[in-house]
Amino acid sequence: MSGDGRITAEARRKTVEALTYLTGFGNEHSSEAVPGALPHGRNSPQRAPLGLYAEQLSGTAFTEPRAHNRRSWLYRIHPSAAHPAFTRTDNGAVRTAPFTETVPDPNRLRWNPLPEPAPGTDFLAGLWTLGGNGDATQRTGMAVHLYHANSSMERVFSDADGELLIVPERGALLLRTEFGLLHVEPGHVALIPRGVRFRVELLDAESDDGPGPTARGYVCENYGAPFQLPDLGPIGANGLANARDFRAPVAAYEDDEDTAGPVEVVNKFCGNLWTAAYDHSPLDVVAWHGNHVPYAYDLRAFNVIGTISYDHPDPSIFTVLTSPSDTPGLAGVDFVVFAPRWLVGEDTFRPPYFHRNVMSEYMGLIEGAYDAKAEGFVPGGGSLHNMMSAHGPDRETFDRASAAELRPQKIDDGLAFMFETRWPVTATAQAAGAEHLQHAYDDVWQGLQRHFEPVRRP
Ligand SMILES: O=C(O)Cc1cc(O)ccc1O
Ligand SMILES: [Fe+2]
Repeated sequence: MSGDGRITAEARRKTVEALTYLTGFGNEHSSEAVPGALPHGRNSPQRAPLGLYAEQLSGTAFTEPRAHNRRSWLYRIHPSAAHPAFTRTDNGAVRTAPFTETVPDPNRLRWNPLPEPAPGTDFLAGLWTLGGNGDATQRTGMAVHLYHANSSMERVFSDADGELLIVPERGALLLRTEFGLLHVEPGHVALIPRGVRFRVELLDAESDDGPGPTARGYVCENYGAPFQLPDLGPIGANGLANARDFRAPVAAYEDDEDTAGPVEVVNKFCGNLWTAAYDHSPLDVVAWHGNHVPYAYDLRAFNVIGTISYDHPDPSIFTVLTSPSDTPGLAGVDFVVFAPRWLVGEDTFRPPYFHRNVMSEYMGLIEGAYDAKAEGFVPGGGSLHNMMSAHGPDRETFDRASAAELRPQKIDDGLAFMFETRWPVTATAQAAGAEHLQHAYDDVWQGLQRHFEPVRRP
């Protein structure tokens, strides 16, 4: 901490080095930053230990089936209820479903990365909505956002509209949440559950002398059922994202003396940002237990399964997390990763096939290149292939892969991902009109030669 109460870059790095985690997915975790802070045997003793306030945070309805039920009990210095009124504040570049600024577009769309943010842009100010579907007030659908930031948040944010899956592409982040701290870097993802307060601090992008390089990434805001691990079916008891590789924070709290002056708390509620000045930090949870918790996952831990005989499997085999909808097998949104893997398929066109899909696909690139696109799909950029829009390998990829000698081949030069959703994604006006929208994307499929010969040559 520096003299004015600001956290120094050095202090932040030391904090990260000392971090420990709980492991597992969907566990009934428990953690206390001060011994004895967690009550035993009950959630609401007449007086909670150490003079703390007990509070339940429900991420699912009280009555949802046990397998889906998400809630946590928090033991905090000040009750969350003790706050002044929220007032509306500028939504910045954040938009929320229903998305009605443009008409849904059947065209294939692709964007370059966001331009550089203005100095002093924190994660929230740099959150820029590309589009989405559903209706946040109905708790259905999802939004695709990008972020770019060159300044750590001093304010605290929470999203009542959905959970936030943060996918860093540039710059490591320290997420200070009500449940404790998570460190993520490009190649990791972090999930902040609905309603959980947090602050995003930048690790690489900041020195004590001022702002440094930009931190960037993608965010899937999921208005629907919380992400869960997909069922494995015939794959068996192990594989894809293994539960033990997920990290949850241990309890860590900010006490009154850690905060100099009022703390701005911004709440996203039914599409608008609301702000209030608290006289204490809402990150004041000394102990907690439950399963509605933030978590992080290193995508490189993903156990990639694919063919060892022939044909290109559907990318559902790469699902990390899925948010089920009311119809079994039909996800509100799937989070899918294209992680390093071997390709060995015999007599097989190995890159992604040409296809039209009832699902809508937003793809982003964390690093390197993607095996369906030779050019133009770049880290920090993204593509949108809406319901039934025809897409697949670009011309160069098609020509190369059709002629390639089919030796075992390791794909390890990139990390791409997909938010795949059952509803079409409608772009925001800012995304449809963005300078960084590529105008000649269709051309990547131009020049695919006719090879048809109705009469087979002898
Ligand atoms: O369009 C894409 O690149 C994503 C994708 C990848 C794949 O391997 C098969 C189908 C698919 O939609
Ligand atoms: Fe696709």
